[in-house]
Amino acid sequence: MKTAFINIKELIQIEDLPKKYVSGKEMSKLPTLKNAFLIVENDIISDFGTMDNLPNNIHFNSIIDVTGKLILPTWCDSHTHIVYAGNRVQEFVDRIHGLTYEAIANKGGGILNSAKLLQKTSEEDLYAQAATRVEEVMQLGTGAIEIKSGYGLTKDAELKMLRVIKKLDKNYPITIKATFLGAHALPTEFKDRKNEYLTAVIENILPTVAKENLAEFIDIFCETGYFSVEDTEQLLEAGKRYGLQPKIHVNQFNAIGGIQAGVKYNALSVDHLEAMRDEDIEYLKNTHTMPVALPSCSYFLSIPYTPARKMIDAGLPLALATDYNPGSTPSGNMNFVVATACIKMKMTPEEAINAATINGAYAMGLEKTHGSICRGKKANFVVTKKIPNYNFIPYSFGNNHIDRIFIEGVEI
Ligand SMILES: N=CN[C@@H](CCC(=O)O)C(=O)O
Ligand SMILES: [Zn+2]
Repeated sequence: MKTAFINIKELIQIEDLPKKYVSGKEMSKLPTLKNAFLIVENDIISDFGTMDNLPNNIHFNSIIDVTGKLILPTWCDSHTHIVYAGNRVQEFVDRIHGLTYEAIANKGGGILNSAKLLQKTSEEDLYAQAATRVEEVMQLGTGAIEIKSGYGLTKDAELKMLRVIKKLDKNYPITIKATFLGAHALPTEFKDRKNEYLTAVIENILPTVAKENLAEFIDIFCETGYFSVEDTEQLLEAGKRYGLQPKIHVNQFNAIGGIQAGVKYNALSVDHLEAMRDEDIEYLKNTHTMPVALPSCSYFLSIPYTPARKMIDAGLPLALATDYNPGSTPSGNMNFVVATACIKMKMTPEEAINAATINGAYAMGLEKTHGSICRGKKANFVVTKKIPNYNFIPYSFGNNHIDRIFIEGVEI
C-alpha cells in the first residue's frame, strides 16, 4: 500500500539521517521543505522531497492533495500519568478558594486521594477510563506517549495500573511506554515508616514488575516531603539491577539534588525542573540525560515555569511533555504545551516543536522510530488545516489546527 501526499505547503521537521536529539543552538533549527511531497508505504515513511522531484514511475494506491496545509510529525509526549481513576476537580475548586497543592496533599488529598480511588476501581473500569484519554490525546495529535504507574501504591494496584498500560499499548496504534512509579507518595499506612515502604517497593513490587516485563523505566518523586535523594539513589540502584532505566520527577518545588542522583544513575530524563539552580544546569551539561519541562503543570498550579531560555542558552537540550494527571495537570494537549512554552517560557516555535517531537521521542527511547519525518521512521504525522506557517500553531493558541492525523500510515 503506497500513498502519496502532494502539494504540502510545508513539510516540517524533516531529517535525512536520524539524530538522537537537538540541544542548545541546534534547537532553533527546524528543517523543513516547502511545496513538498511525502510517500508512505504501509506504516513507514518511504520518501519525501520537493514537488518537482516527485517520482513519476511509481504506482500509488492513493494520492492525497493537501494544498495549503502543513504536515508535521505527531507529538511525542514523554511524561504522563493518564491511567487514573475519577478526577480531583474538588481540589481544583479548593485551590481557587486559597488552599495550596501542598496543603491539600498534607491533609490526605493529592496523590493519596487518587490512590484510594484507584485501589477500589476494577481493572476493566480503569482501562475504560484511560482508553478514553488515549483516544482524546490521539485526536490532539499525539503519536507516542509514556505512562506512569504511581496511583496504586500497593502491589496489587501498581500491577493493575501497569497491566492497563500494557493493554492500552496493545490495543491502540500509538506507541506507549510504561514507567514504574511505585515511589510516588507515601501511603497513609506507612506514615512515619518511609523506609519500610521503600523496601516494599524494592523487594516486593519491583521484582514482579521486572519479571512480568511491565515497565521499561523507573521513576520516583524526589522532593521535600516525598522521597529524598538518598531514597532516590537506593531505588535507582535497585532499578538498575532489574534493567529499568530512570526517568524521574525532580526539582518541582525544591532543588534538593535529584538531578545529580538521576545523572549518576544514567537517567534517560529528569522531569519538571521548575526549581533550577545554576549548579543543576551546569551538572546536566555533557550528559545524555534529557531535561523535560511540563509547562501545563506550571500553568495549572501557578508555579514557576522551567527556565527553558537559560537552559537552552547554556547549551542543554530540552523536551516538552504534558504531565497529564488528575492533580497537577488534567490536560493532555501537546498543542497547548507547545504554545505555552513559546508564550510563557520564551521558547521559539522552532525550539518548542523540536522539544515536543524529536527530543520527546528521545526522552522515551523512541528517537529511532518517532519524532521526525525521516525515511524508515513510522508514518506518524498531522496534516494541519490551511494555516499560514508553523509559527501560527503556538501563536493561535487554544485553537485546533489539526485537519487529519495518520498513525502508522492509517488515518485515525
Ligand atoms: N509531582 C508528582 N506527580 C504528579 C502529580 C501528582 C498528582 O498531583 O496527582 C506530577 O508530575 O505533577
Ligand atoms: Zn508527573
